[in-house]
Amino acid sequence: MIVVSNRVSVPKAAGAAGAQGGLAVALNSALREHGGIWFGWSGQETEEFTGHLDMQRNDGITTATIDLEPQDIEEYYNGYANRTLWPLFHYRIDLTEYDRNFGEGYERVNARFADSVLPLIEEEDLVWVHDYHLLPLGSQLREKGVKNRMGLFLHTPWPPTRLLVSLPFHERLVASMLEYDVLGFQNTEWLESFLHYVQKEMGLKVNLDNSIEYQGRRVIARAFPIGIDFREFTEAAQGAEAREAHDRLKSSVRGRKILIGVDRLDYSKGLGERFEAFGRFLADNPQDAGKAVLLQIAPPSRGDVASYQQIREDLERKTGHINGAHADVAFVPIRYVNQGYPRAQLAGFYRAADIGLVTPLRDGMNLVAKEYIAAQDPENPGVLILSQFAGAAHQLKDALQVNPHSTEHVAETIRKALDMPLAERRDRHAKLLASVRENDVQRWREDFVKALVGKNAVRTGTTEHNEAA
Ligand SMILES: O=P(O)(O)OC[C@H]1O[C@H](O[C@H]2O[C@H](CO)[C@@H](O)[C@H](O)[C@H]2O)[C@H](O)[C@@H](O)[C@@H]1O
Ligand SMILES: O=c1ccn([C@@H]2O[C@H](COP(=O)(O)OP(=O)(O)O)[C@@H](O)[C@H]2O)c(=O)[nH]1
Repeated sequence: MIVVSNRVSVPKAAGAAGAQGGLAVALNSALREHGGIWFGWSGQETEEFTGHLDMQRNDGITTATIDLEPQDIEEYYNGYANRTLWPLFHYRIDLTEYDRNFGEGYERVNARFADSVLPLIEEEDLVWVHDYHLLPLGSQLREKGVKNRMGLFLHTPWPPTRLLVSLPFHERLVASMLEYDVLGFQNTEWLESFLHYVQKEMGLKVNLDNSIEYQGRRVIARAFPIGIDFREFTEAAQGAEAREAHDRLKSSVRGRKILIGVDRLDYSKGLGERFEAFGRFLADNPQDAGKAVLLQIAPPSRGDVASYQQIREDLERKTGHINGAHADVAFVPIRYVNQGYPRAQLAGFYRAADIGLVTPLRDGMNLVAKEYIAAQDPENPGVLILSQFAGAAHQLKDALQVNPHSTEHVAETIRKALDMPLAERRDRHAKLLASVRENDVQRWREDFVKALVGKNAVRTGTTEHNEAA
């Protein structure tokens, strides 16, 4: 199998620094199980693009990476991927920038990816492409004569048609996606939006099994909800590193209740709204002032993009404001940490926390929600507060689901979670844990690969059944 994603996170480096971003985490474990080559950008720049492939083998995974020119990074990664598609796909047309150079850079880098990965593809190989950075890669490979089965999995939401049509050349972009054999989405909501677009804007026929008739071929479109590596994560959660992290956090709060958030510093994650809701909770519950701490871990992300610099400034201001209003000489209510942690340590922090606060405004899945559940002590579990707009909300129905835009609703739900009786916490957690365990990353990979090899053997009910469960 040839896996292609924008960035390749070489396992050793990722382990040391804490792989941030669910895609890297998921692909590391999927490749470790299935084998194959992971191709993409090294994350490094080069003065002039040479197409040189740096092949490495680490921790059972073979990676092949290329370096990109500064102009490529600016126009393709910072530009079209993260200033055009990312905000648009997260329903933020107010932040979406349309610039002809971005579009050209995006096409150019996709062509560079196609040229560079081409020699690695052998007959019978499956090609599995990931995410919004590489939507036209499949069609570029087809133009170069690649006949292999190729699939695309989109880790982000897919926007409603009414938003997507604001993108110049939207039809060309979607038509290029139809060169893949399989198109995977995180849930039925994004899948339905995609099918709506191809029917209404392109006049294509969609069959009862959701396959799309396109130029004499059938393109499979389906929901494949991504999961965590449950076994690996729960093992890490029981290890010494997790225990130390747990004890360190617990002893530092001196008996106070802990709320935890873990997110890349991204406007889609709803951090500002979350801080305001916690501030509202403190203001509405003066008897609890000084008794609850919000630990927000927020490693910086995409720092060259202005909207990400802006969110960082906003959060610093909000934290200062809320802490100024509710701190005393020996205590601050929000611990806002701009650094990443290895997942073994995160597991210990999650387990120490009474509440997992996962309140994105829009999120493809959100693996942190699943990790929080997996890390809990089943005898005395914490409570997950989950945004109804995270992809994970389609599966994690027993979380306390909230509208992250409503400060009052989130503040009241924090109160409810803190007051929840042990029996109800256990009951909700047991159901959530079953869903997280069953719908793990292995199942996601197996289901996608089965659809890709064309055996039509995706396990019965994978999506709707699990969403109902
Ligand atoms: O590579 P970066 O620009 O630093 O961004 C990190 C990743 O962010 C996004 O992750 C998404 O994938 C997760 C796993 O499927 C999903 O749970 C989450 O909701 C998504 O936001 C992005 O889509 C990836 O391409 C980036 O690698
Ligand atoms: O300090 C950190 C922060 C996050 N993560 C990991 O990054 C992933 C984030 O994935 P998610 O799907 O929640 O969001 P994304 O960042 O992909 O949008 C999760 O596996 C986290 O455990 C990490 O390893 N260290």
